Amino acid sequence: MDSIIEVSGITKVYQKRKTKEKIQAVDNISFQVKRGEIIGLLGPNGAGKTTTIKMICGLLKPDSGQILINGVDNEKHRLRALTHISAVLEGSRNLYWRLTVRENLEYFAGNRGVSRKNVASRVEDLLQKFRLKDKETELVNRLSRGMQQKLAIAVAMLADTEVILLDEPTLGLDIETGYEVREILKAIAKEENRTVIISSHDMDVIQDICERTIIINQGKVVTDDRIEDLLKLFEVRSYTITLGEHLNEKQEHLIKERFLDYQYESNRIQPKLSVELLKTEDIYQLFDILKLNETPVEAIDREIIQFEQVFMKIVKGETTNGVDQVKSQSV
Ligand SMILES: Nc1ncnc2c1ncn2[C@@H]1O[C@H](COP(=O)(O)OP(=O)(O)OP(=O)(O)O)[C@@H](O)[C@H]1O
Repeated sequence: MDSIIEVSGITKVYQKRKTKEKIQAVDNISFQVKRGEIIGLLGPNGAGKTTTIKMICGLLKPDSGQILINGVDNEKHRLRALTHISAVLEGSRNLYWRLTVRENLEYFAGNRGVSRKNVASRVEDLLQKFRLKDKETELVNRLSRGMQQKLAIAVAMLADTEVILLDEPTLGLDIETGYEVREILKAIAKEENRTVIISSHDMDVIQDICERTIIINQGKVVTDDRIEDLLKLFEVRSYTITLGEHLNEKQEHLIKERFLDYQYESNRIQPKLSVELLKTEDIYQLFDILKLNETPVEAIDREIIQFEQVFMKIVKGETTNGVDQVKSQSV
């Protein structure tokens, strides 16, 4: 079987206790995840990422729809389906706060079916890998949030489950620990046969680690694509051109008419012109307009679209079709 996770039409509505107001957290979401894939579940605050993760790992029941883990329905055959999954949810809830780092790893190793003869080597291996060796006798409630998060991920790695779900793994971590966790996640992602689903609103984490991203907004999947394909799809090249002289009115009018996001800073000795192009070749149209008045070009700077901008465009509902095409008429 190709897909290890098949999510079909799941929905979830919450009802606020006091006001009875209904909130559609997840609205008919479907996607599939292949074995060994590293998926990023991306979306703004309140998009429905955590609710989706909780439904996959059986902590919440969908109101409708179905989730198959390795072909097994996670509602009808919960335990059998969930043997394939480890999850780290927000707030390091999978740890015992009054046990030490080592005791947690040893306890959960037994609990997750690591054979007695393998426990010591597995625990030692994870202490090294997660750089927790010098903290092994420390109680969990004395650890920093970053250390707790590393331990929570280490615990999730104990059993060789095929799927690891990580909900906001770098949220609230300082820059250094966030970087370290990201490096650990990259290493996990490279391990063969692990399927990893990471939910985050940190674009760098998703771009750095994941091959494919599912973008959720207001409970719906708005994009499900490879990150490099998304970047290509939204490739709009931004150019800033420093001019030796000011544009005349006709030139300004033509540029405004033909280019996306035109900006002209004329209140400087060397005026700056910024335009967005869909195709590199479109720059020649601009040169033609500059030639109309022999306007000298002093410098050209190019900025390639970042994943963060792609995300913002998708969440705002822009598609490549929605972006006005540069008009092809010649000057
Ligand atoms: N237990 C709950 N009761 C009522 N509403 C809830 C509950 N849990 C989540 N919600 C609401 O459901 C929506 C989706 O929440 P969810 O936590 O799944 O989003 P998220 O994408 O994980 O957001 P964030 O990035 O902020 O964690 C939000 O509007 C949230 O306020």
